[in-house]
Amino acid sequence: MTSVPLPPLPAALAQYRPSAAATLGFRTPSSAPGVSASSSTRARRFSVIASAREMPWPHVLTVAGSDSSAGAGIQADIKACAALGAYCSSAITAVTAQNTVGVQGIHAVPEKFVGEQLRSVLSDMSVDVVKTGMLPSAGVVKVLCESLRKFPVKALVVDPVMVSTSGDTLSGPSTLATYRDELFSMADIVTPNVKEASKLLGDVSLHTISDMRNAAESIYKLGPKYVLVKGGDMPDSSDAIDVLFDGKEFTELRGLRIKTRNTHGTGCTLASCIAAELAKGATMLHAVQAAKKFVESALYHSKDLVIGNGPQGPFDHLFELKSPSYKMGSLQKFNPDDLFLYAVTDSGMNKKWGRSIKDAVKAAIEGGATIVQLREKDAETREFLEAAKACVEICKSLGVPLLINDRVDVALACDAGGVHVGQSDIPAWEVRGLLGPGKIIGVSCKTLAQAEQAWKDGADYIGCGGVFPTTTKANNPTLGFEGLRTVCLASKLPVVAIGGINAGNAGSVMELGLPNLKGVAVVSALFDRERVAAETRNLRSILMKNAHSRS
Ligand SMILES: Cc1ncc(COP(=O)(O)OP(=O)(O)O)c(N)n1
Ligand SMILES: Cc1nc(C(=O)O)sc1CCOP(=O)(O)O
Ligand SMILES: [Mg+2]
Repeated sequence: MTSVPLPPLPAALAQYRPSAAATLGFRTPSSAPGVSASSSTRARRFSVIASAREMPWPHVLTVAGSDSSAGAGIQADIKACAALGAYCSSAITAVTAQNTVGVQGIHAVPEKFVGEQLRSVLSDMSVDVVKTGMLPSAGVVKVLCESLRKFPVKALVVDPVMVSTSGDTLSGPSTLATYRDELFSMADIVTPNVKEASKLLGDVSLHTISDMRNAAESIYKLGPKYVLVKGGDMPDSSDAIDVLFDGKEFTELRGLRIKTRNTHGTGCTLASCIAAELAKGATMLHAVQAAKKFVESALYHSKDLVIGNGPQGPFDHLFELKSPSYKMGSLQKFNPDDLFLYAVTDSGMNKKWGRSIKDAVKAAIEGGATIVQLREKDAETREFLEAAKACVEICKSLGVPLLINDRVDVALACDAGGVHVGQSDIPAWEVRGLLGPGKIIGVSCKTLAQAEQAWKDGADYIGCGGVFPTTTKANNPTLGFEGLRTVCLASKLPVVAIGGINAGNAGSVMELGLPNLKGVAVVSALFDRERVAAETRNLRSILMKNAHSRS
């Protein structure tokens, strides 16, 4: 592996990082398909086709109904895929007249013409994933199955839409039977909500997580590789728990239950996001997790929007276009590269050297810290909050995220960028519930199981240590390089190493070149020193010399 130091860019400059555009699936103008399609020369045409091959665009084909209110159906699918950087073509199975009150009419597209649309797209464009929504007749399901046999794709996502969220029936019993008999065995994932799961299984009643598990197992027997039973409609819980089953293991995925009337189209959107992530190359678990996060964030950002007079409104799939971070040029609330040089404060040390928390933070950022955590174990709450507010101002103006250690209340009160919690603090999923989807959450993890749980709980990164012995945190077990390696290899989240790291050993940590390891978090080597800015600068240059090329 080549050793190329890549200094992390401030968030505001992320728009200039070429990989950011690629991550988002955007094309540069010169490689966009059809840019020179009007050229009459064959050579020019070939160059266009060649460049399209070099830079494929993740492609989802949605086979679904049109929703005139544009909250669900193909309109939702196209918006969701676009938001996640995938191209979305469509084969329309029905045209519905609907609004925020309900469905007023359905006009099915002739089965033969659904087949024609499928042939047009599948014979020409390289489709990665097909996603299904409303399939209004058994005939349409059969046409789809035939098309997929003729034009195989990488994955099939089946959202078994049967009843609209307003309660209107969208496909009848004979369609259900064809789903079960023909389509499910071709599907990579089937995503029923509890009502649909119940219908698919002959109106069994589903009230508990254990019922959802049983339903997932029964639907799995009908042939799909994965089943996701969505628990959003289950009563009596502040969390929306979905159950994913792969034939062997059940994974419970917890999400926030956002209070809003704008939930029309959540099922279509979730399935489209799964399809988009699969088209981009994600594993199924990652795709489902990313899809849940997207829907949760979209609902959260749209909770107070008003469109229409009925009980159920649409939400904004393109909410990120409105966010301040987008306007600043970065679409991400959290850039894992920010973990490169993580400065963690300590009031005892700063007092010892006669400086305020605010001055310590300023100096660390001046020296090149890329993220800051206020870890003030002994501070009085009021004093801590005042200092935190001042640090938030400084960090916001300099484009560096500021996290608060342990104290969710302080983070909320000062509008910090996020919170870091450990295994004995408030669980990450509860922190997510309190902070909402837009904040950064870090979790300390020493084992594979803890790292897996942090990911399931919706954390953004993990802190792993102690890499070396430390006197800053009492009774902290030392994991060494092997412990760090084990966690990094298994982690689905970016990792920052912590514990006893200083200018003398930081290079050896970065040199390990471990997957997911994005940087080091340091307390005493920065703050138990006289010149914080100089120490930070020195550490940063050591890290940069030893950093492996990072993806
Ligand atoms: C980046 C980072 N990693 C780990 C920790 C430790 O958190 P925790 O285990 O909760 O211990 P305390 O810091 O609260 O003593 C951290 N703070 N930051
Ligand atoms: C706060 C903290 N957490 C650790 C963990 O292993 O999770 S080690 C640690 C203290 C790190 O301080 P220093 O850089 O001075 O060693
Ligand atoms: Mg803690």
